[in-house]
Amino acid sequence: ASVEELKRLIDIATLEADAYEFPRDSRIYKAKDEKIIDIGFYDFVIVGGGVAGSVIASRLSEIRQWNILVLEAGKIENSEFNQIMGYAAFLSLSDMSWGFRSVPQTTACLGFVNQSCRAFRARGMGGTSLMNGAVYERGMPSTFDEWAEITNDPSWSYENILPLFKRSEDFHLRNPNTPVEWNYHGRGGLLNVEQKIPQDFLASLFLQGHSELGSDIRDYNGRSQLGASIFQLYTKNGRRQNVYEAFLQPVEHRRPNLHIMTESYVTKIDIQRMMNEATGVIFTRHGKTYRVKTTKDVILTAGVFQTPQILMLSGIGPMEHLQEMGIHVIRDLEVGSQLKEDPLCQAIYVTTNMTKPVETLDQNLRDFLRGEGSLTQAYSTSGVAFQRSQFEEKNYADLEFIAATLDKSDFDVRYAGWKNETYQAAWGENSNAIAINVHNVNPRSSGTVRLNSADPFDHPLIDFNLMSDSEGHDMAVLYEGVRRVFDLMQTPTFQTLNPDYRGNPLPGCEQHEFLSKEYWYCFLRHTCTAANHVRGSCPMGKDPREGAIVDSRFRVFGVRRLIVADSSVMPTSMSGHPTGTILMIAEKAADTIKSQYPHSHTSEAIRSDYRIPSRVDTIKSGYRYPHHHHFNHYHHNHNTRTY
Ligand SMILES: Cc1cc2nc3c(=O)[nH]c(=O)nc-3n(C[C@H](O)[C@H](O)[C@H](O)COP(=O)(O)OP(=O)(O)OC[C@H]3O[C@@H](n4cnc5c(N)ncnc54)[C@H](O)[C@@H]3O)c2cc1C
Repeated sequence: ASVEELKRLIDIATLEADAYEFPRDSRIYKAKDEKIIDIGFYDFVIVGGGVAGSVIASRLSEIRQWNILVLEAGKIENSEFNQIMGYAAFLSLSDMSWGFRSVPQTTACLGFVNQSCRAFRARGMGGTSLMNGAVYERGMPSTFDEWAEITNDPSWSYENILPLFKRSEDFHLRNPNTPVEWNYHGRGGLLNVEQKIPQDFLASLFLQGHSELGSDIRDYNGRSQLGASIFQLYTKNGRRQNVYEAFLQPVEHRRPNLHIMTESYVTKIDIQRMMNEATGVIFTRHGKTYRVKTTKDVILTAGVFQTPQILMLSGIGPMEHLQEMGIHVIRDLEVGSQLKEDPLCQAIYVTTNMTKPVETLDQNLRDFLRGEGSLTQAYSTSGVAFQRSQFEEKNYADLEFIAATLDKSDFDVRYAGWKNETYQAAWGENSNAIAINVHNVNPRSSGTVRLNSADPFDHPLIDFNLMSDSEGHDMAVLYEGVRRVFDLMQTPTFQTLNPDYRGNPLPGCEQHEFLSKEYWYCFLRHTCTAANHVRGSCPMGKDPREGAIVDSRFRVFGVRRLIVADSSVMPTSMSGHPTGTILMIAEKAADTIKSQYPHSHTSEAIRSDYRIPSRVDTIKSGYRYPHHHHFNHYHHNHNTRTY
């Protein structure tokens, strides 16, 4: 596109974001007709075409004998606007966004409207990679050795999963000033990983300041995460590359065994009670209700909130809660009981004498078209540092710091859901400011996902319960993080900027001496919100009596032919941004499934029972399955038999 065309797209998206109203439920998917239409069998049905769902669909459909159906509630999104990382935040306030918010909180998000934290998730093929920050990070290697212990399955050790990380990756060193540990990176994988160029001024300062504090400058995806770095991003030539584009789009037209059905909302898993076996799913699409059956597995990849929601709607969840909702209990499992999220404080602004380069939108867009510049990274972020607080007993990072150049903006207030008075006070008299975000990436607190009712079109109830652990550990870590921001400001490098904190006392914290420890504790409870790194709602483990929902091979305890393989299964934090790890989880799930079913196996049931779920006129003789279609591309076509 031209600069002018991009400017037009930006105008439209800005207007849309301004007018965005958070949906209260998912009733847009409710069917007028509840009579169930059977559409026959697939080998595998994948529920949710997000990050994990796209990878699993890509890998399983490599086996031509298997036919795969992906049911995705959203659409195929292909606006060029979505590729401009600098506008990522606007996508959270668009039709692509599920619009979830937490229930009112008592320990965090106090400075946000209704004391509610945003719980952004995207719908559409590619899932939340359609709108996220595209930071590529894998976490601390020792995390995965711990996962091997938790699951009693050595195949999860770092040594064993490193090849899976590498398999997905096509790493390109764009910024030669940054260290790379090549042994840890993959080349030729489906996902492009790169760095923003050119390195901006703040990132250089940030790295310099951290090295003055004794930090290593390193490749955080190498042998250790601890140290300062610049972000690795899964963009391609500076543009967003969502996981559907990376993993499925290049292959789908060659795979008649793969069907992607968009605008399809799964409401329930069919479970055969005598056998305790998942046999298919129920979904709605364009006002009608359908059933599809599986000859092998139902694979849930509907994300950290909706995977547990679907399980609970199907009778798999905490018994008391399901009974309260009037749902027949099939398996009493602690689904949704260990929701993990990282608290993130973005409100520490520091005034500097830094001369920010004068940038015009036209110039930025011309740079973007060349694959460079400030619009190629989300949220105006620069450097990143992972550190270990004094409270971290193992060798994990529990603090992440991110530098950002920010201006005060009405959009930020709407995006994050700030109470205006909190936002104004946090900015105070700061000007020409930078922000150093403090992020606790290994918190002890956990929250819950529960049903609001037995109605599948209600939003789930999300309670992050951030910074609520009884020992006050998470608060202590965050407070140490605040102190370290001020230590960074004391380094010779940052002193050249003449940094000065000019925030005003926050409403609700005036009773504490300004900038005392008690004040900062209050400040953190008001300004920390959810980092969008949610995980662990259906954790993997050895024993369901200890809260595990799936075993190390992704199978739900006590229900046959049912798999969960997305961010929900992460049993602990991996210290940071989760997508890299979710891609690995999905690669491992596909490998595990492939090892469980002989590849040459074809089910007779498919041949006899399989009904054509698409346009009849596209079937040519000799095709066992209809040619691949995106169902949303042709549902307007009336003279053919569609459903
Ligand atoms: C604003 C934001 C910024 C982020 N930035 C980063 C970052 O920079 N780096 C990083 O690593 N992570 C980031 N994340 C987190 C990351 O995007 C998610 O952790 C990741 O996408 C989760 O993958 P998933 O496969 O579990 O779920 P998703 O990618 O969310 O996919 C779930 C899919 O299931 C579909 N679905 C849900 N319910 C149903 C249903 N009932 N029927 C049919 N389909 C359904 C959804 O529409 C969606 O497409 C960010 C998240 C947000 C919100």
